[in-house]
Amino acid sequence: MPPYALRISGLHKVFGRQTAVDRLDLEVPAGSFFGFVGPNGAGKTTTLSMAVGLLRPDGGTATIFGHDVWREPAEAKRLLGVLPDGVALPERLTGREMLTYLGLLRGLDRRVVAERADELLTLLELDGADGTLVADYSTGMRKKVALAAALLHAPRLVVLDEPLEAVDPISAATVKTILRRFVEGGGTVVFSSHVMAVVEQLCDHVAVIGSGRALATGPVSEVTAGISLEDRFVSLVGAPEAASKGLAWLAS
Ligand SMILES: Nc1ncnc2c1ncn2[C@@H]1O[C@H](COP(=O)(O)OP(=O)(O)OP(=O)(O)O)[C@@H](O)[C@H]1O
Repeated sequence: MPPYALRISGLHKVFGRQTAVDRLDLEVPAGSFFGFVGPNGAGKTTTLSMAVGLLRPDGGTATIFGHDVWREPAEAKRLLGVLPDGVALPERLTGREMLTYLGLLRGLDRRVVAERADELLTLLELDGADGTLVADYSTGMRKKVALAAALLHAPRLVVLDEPLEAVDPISAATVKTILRRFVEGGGTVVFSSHVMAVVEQLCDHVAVIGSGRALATGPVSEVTAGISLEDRFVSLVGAPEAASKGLAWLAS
């Protein structure tokens, strides 16, 4: 196995006049729990979308366990599970039908798909919504069923864009346990989050990005260097002073 689950090299994306990702280099060690953080608009979703083969970069490469995601998509995607941002799902299927469909599409045996779908739906407390179409799921339920779809084929790397957003605390605890067990079993997790406490709690590695560039990356203890991740984040990104001024009308 190569030492890196994901290797991003010179990844670049421009939208009109906006450079979303600026020749970004990043290495995610195999077996790591890797947090990807940055302010709104920093380029996290754009980076992750390019890294997993959902958005074509203007330049640079992304390799998954040594397989170029654009040149060897079949090999790379066999090892990869993705929870994308925005989550376009097959709306007219129930959660179970969706997992069955995606599992069979992945080439899994029907019996294996049924067993795994059952286990995931129960763990994520979606089994009670068996007759409900995905179109009628809540935001949190959509996140959970999309996470189940990302894990179904037992990938070696999962890339999750804000997996805990809108997920209730009980389900969030379950998701964290599932992901921890996945990493203990040799899997690699990359996930983006705005919640620094969650990243500090779960991750052993972190990358802080701003304006499409890596501001700091490495083991969490090295990046934080004795202060909280939140304080390090603010010192790297720079908190705007404007919030403490103005808005006098709000205090009236
Ligand atoms: N399809 C698009 N067309 C034009 N601009 C885009 C597009 N997607 C992203 N951008 C721009 O690229 C920049 C990076 O956006 P991106 O969504 O990657 O940031 P992010 O770090 O995921 O933000 P957030 O934390 O708010 O989700 C932003 O300035 C955004 O406006």
